[in-house]
Amino acid sequence: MATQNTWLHIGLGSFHRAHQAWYLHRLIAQGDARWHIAAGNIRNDAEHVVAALTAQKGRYVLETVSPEGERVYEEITSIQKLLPWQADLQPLITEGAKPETKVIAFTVTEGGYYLNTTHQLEVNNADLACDLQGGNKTIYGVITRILEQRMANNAGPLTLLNCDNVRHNGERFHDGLVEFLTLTGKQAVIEWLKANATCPNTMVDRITPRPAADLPARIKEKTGTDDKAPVMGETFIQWVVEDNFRDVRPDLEAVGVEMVESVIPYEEAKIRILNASHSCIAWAGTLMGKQFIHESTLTDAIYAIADRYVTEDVIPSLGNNGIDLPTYRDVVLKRFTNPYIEDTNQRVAADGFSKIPAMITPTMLECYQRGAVPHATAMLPALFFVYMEQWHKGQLPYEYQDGILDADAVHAMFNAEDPIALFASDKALFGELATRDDFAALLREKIQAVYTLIR
Ligand SMILES: NC(=O)c1ccc[n+]([C@@H]2O[C@H](COP(=O)([O-])OP(=O)(O)OC[C@H]3O[C@@H](n4cnc5c(N)ncnc54)[C@H](O)[C@@H]3O)[C@@H](O)[C@H]2O)c1
Ligand SMILES: OC[C@@H](O)C(O)[C@H](O)CO
Repeated sequence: MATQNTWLHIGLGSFHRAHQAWYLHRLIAQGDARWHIAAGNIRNDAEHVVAALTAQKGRYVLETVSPEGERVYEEITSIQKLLPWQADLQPLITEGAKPETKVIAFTVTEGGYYLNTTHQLEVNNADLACDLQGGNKTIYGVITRILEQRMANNAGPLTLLNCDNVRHNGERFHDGLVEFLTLTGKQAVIEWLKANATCPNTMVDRITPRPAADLPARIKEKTGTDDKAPVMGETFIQWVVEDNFRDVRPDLEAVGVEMVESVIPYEEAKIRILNASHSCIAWAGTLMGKQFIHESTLTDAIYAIADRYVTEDVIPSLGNNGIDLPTYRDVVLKRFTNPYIEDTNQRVAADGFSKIPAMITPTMLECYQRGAVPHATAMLPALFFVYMEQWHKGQLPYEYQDGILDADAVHAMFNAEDPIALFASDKALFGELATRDDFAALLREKIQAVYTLIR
């Protein structure tokens, strides 16, 4: 009888179910039943999904669709244990502290790491402040409690695997956790972590929209299954993982995962070319009255902004990193034009306050460092500025979602005499650029260009 190792996943969103759960499902489908997933949430924001999945014994249908409209349906079988949400998160903690749990992975969004531009914890954030006092609202608070329980149970080593779109995601999480443990005086946990856990970096990729309202009906029609919690994503999928697991791991290579020594070239290309362009298109598309990513990308003026940003600023920044970057750019922009996935500008526009410092500011800094002015990249924060101005005026056509939005501060900025000067001097967004004499003028010029674009 094969051993059943547990892969605990925290953050049971659509992406986990279309990506990591798919890979582990493929292993099971190939006859390797050594791993299963147990999954749950830190936030009580998906009660109906957890209830539906529990009733379906963790199974659900994944629909994938290519840019040509070819749809494939697959029942995913890897999530075999649903952990009900409880205010004290005890089900997650108990599962994480079991010796058979060898990997704890998580997708808690970019905003879920509460890091500033110098990668330190935003300790004034209300959720983080709560966890620094012993609460359970963030990944740091929960993992700390799991590790303490593992130490008490003598449960052995494990791998902590960040699967969010965060640059150097394993390192950033590790450093955030160590800072959290230091601030809470948990030196013994820091020592245990050093000896017993690794945090490999990963690059994850599959565009996974929020499931559309008509998805259950289409799945019923095509497969006959009455699924209350289906997901859908694009056909494209990629997962690059640093091969640095602390204990056993699934045979991920057998299902197409790229196990590498360093993910840096892959993640730099993905985060700057895919994610930053995606946000740019979502902010611009919203400002131009579009609902979906594909229609925004197919708007010539928007396509040109994204294409120029990658071509003029990102590709020279990344240099020759072993990836054919012009081809990567073209493939990514083509993926964005897939009309069948109906990905919304609302989903992709989210978390701007985390994405600008992590995904966009580094390119501007590197342009200046090589003596160039980041004209093309500066359009991205300029779009975000005008987008937030519309949010401030209550003119966005949907709710803007951002894990670290400080609503009072944003309203105060737009009520001030010179909002652009305040925006440009925001160190949390722009780091050392915030003190450059010429940076506000650059943003002012690009913000004018955005007003012209959307007039
Ligand atoms: N959807 C995609 O196309 C895609 C692709 C690659 C990577 N990702 C990564 O996965 C993340 C989640 O995407 P999704 O599509 O599953 O979104 P989703 O909205 O379906 O799920 C978000 C999950 O994160 C949890 N969460 C949100 N904020 C949190 C916080 N501050 N602390 C703890 N948990 C929190 C929610 O409870 C939920 O489980 C993205 O933010 C991104 O980093 C998504
Ligand atoms: O840019 C938004 C992301 O969620 C994106 O859909 C994803 O990173 C694609 O892999």
